[in-house]
Amino acid sequence: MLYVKAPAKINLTLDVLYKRPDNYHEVEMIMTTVDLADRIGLEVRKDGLIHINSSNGFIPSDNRNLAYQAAQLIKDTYGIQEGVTITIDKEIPIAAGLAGGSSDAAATLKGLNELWNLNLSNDTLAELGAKIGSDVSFCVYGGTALATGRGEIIQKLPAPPTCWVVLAKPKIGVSTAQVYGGLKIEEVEHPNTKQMLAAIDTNDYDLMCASLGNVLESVTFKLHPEVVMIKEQMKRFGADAVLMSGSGPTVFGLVDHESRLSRIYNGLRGFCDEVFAVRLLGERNPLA
Ligand SMILES: C[C@@](CO)(OP(=O)(O)O)[C@H](O)COP(=O)(O)OP(=O)(O)OC[C@H]1O[C@@H](n2ccc(N)nc2=O)[C@H](O)[C@@H]1O
Ligand SMILES: Nc1ncnc2c1ncn2[C@@H]1O[C@H](COP(=O)(O)OP(=O)(O)O)[C@@H](O)[C@H]1O
Repeated sequence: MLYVKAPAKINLTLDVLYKRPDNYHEVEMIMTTVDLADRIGLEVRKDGLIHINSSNGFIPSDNRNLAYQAAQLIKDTYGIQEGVTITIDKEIPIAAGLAGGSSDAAATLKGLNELWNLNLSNDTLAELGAKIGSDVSFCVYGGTALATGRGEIIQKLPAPPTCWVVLAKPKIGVSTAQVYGGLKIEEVEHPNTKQMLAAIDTNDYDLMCASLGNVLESVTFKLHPEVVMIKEQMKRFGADAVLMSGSGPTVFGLVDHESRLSRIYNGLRGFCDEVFAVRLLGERNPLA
């Protein structure tokens, strides 16, 4: 069995520029992976079938599963006769704005590339991934990146300033399509993407905190007012800056000192079942 780690992402910025004729939205977002991950196990099977194995009853086990779609795409594109059993140990909350399904798909692409000796580059895997979903390309590379287009055009960035991240997911799932559909672009306050790029470039934690922004908050806050409450609580418990990730409903808070982490973590546990204290992946100044 080959195991591949499938980490969650958060959006440090998420801007929508306009709605495209193909009904997707042209975005500009800065994403980074965090140390909260699903584990994907891959085992070749001779009968040619794709089989999903997961103890989590809330994800589909048929071709609606994004990891299934990734395996099918590799098989079809490269004429692979063998099948695969995909075991998904789910840690990332589902329909949370953390790209759990997309990351499972990306990990499946990377793992099958190895198992079937295809020698495909990350660029090729990312191109394949874009056929499955807009966030899959980013998940193939991981780390930190500026994503444009519908999210599939990836420019790698240096790691952001080192910090801790508290993730809190209220007990609701959010439909990404519904949130994009409810967006009124002319009414939103756009994040300052250039300023976030400068914060990352100069390793400026305070500037990073000041530059967080997500236009989709306006939509999800109206649909689910409890997300606003979680954001306020996180701030009150001592986070330096807070933002909703992706289409939500997960809210994340940043702190640069571990000493303040437990107060925020424990405080949030009173409001949400799913709370995590994690680090960014690929830090540039690893903490001792
Ligand atoms: C909002 C974001 C931010 O990172 O993440 P999540 O909240 O899902 O994690 C992404 O843009 C989500 O990407 P992903 O979840 O892969 O979306 P897709 O499967 O490609 O699309 C789902 C639906 O969202 C809408 N959509 C998605 C991407 C985009 N740029 N414009 C859109 O309008 C479309 O209605 C599409 O049918
Ligand atoms: N491997 C998977 N893990 C999680 N969800 C999946 C997976 N495959 C398909 N899905 C479906 O994708 C939808 C979005 O899930 P997810 O990727 O967790 O959230 P988000 O798009 O908000 O980051 C869910 O409704 C779920 O049914």
